[in-house]
Amino acid sequence: MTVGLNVPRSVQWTGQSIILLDQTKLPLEVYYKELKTVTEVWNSIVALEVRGAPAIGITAAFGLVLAAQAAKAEEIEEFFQSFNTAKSYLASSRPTAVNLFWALNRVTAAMQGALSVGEAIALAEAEAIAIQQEDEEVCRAIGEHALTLFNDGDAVLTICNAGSIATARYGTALAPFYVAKEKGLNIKVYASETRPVLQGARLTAWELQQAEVDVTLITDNMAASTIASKSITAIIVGADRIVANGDTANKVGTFGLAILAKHFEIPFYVAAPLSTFDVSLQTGADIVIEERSAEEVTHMQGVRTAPEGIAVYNPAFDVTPHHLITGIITEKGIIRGDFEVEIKHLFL
Ligand SMILES: CSC[C@H]1O[C@H](OP(=O)(O)O)[C@H](O)[C@@H]1O
Repeated sequence: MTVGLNVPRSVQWTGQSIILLDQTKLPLEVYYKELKTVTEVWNSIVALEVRGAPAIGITAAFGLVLAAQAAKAEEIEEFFQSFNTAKSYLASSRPTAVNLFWALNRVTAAMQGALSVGEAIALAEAEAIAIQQEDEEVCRAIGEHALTLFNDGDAVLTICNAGSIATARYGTALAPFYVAKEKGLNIKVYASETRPVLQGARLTAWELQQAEVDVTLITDNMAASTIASKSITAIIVGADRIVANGDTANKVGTFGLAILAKHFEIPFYVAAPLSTFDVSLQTGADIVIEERSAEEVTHMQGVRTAPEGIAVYNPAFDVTPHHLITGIITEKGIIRGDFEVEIKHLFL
């Protein structure tokens, strides 16, 4: 049985709309909403109704198809003017996950050379569908490669949600746990709750529980004592953007876990598809880190937990320097050592 498949897809294309699993409602409600316009797609990405680098890219790709279908232009030039406006709008939703831009550019590239509006729309839709289908295969491959790093009975710590609902299926950091379950192996997962949006508590805990994977929830400040007291053997995380030297942007809190891994002398792995690499940037200092609203920090489920008017710093991501990363697991295998050389070879 392919474990994890009982976890619902977060994004489904109907041919004229997107059926989205609204991740802000989880774990209390499995609620789907239908997106029919580019504006609705933009709002869902910004509001984290869909989140997770690959899932954002897939959703944005179908958002472009909605834009193409709505363009209603007779002339191809007028069509692409309208289309490119929609592409720029979708690109403005969130700045850090490179998958968003990779998917928008890939759909656009697929349409080049279209001789009619109808042909352009068909090419856009075919490419968006291909992106989603490929991502599922890619994540499965990441899971297979990642599983070679773990043994039955290991205890592994992760942060945020780099799971099935953050991708087309399986996830990246969580993929090895699904594959392990399929193979009858039991890896004990410790999921860090991941303040302030609680992707770990709300999404990873829920996802792995649905798949009957052994998962224990901890708060973020328990990481160090959990590694020490629960004999954590490794840490595995997802990524939003990996640059040419291997520096990696991921959910805020990841950098701290990498430092803990160094202290405890346990491996720290990043799991990500090639679509999460951005070799146009040389180091992590070049990555734009999204800063989100103060309310995400000062409120919990709408209830204020901090004083009115308090200053808030709310970066959604941080950057882990490559020297703290043991290996990067992609669909092509595991890269280690001189990441700059290894990454260059990945994109030759
Ligand atoms: C495979 S998901 C990758 C990545 O995206 C998440 O961020 P967000 O929940 O803000 O979209 C998190 O950093 C995951 O590790």
